[in-house]
Amino acid sequence: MKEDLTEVVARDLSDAASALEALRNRPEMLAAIASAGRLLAESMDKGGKVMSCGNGGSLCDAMHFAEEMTGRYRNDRRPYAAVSMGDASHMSCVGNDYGYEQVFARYVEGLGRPGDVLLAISTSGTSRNILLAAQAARAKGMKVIGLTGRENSPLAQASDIAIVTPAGKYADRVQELHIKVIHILIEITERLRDPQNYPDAE
Ligand SMILES: O=C(CO)[C@@H](O)[C@H](O)[C@H](O)[C@H](O)COP(=O)(O)O
Ligand SMILES: [Zn+2]
Repeated sequence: MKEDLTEVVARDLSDAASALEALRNRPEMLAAIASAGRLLAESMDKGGKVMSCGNGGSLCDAMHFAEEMTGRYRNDRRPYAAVSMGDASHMSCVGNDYGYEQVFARYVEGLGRPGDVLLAISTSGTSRNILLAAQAARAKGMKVIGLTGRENSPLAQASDIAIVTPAGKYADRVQELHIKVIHILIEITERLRDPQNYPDAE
């Protein structure tokens, strides 16, 4: 008997909706996301920048985040200072010569300045290159926003602000919540820095 694929689709959408609702019902996480957005806006107001990193799908999320900061999100506005650490030539040089663990830490050591922010994304919260980037950022006097799917993971513990989305069995569900969080972070940054784009706000 053939599987009803529309059932597969419906089940997955329901599961995703439940995960979003679970995040919505965690007041401490809503507060953490709001604080992280405020940190980003305040850093940029003072001339700081945000650097973002992740592996695999989370690197795509880190790039998505940075391009909507430098480029645009919903409406026209000035560009914001953001850079994702996904440059292939840097990754291949540092991966080859210093080891993959160092690819993001070395980027942070080269470009990070006190007052900048690192957005470190890891669904497991255990990827060594992300943890070393967080350490390098703190050593530079940067603040670390950790976006992960595991409470008490090494990344959550190494972050100034830990945003922990509900953990599903697989990384994909965590990543779906992460992209939601990323869009909210950008919206909060815009609301604080360019409120004219949000005429509905008080
Ligand atoms: O996108 C996915 C899974 O949805 C994968 O590419 C995933 O990002 C990779 O396995 C990563 O290496 C996982 O690393 P992390 O999120 O645990 O730090
Ligand atoms: Zn987007």
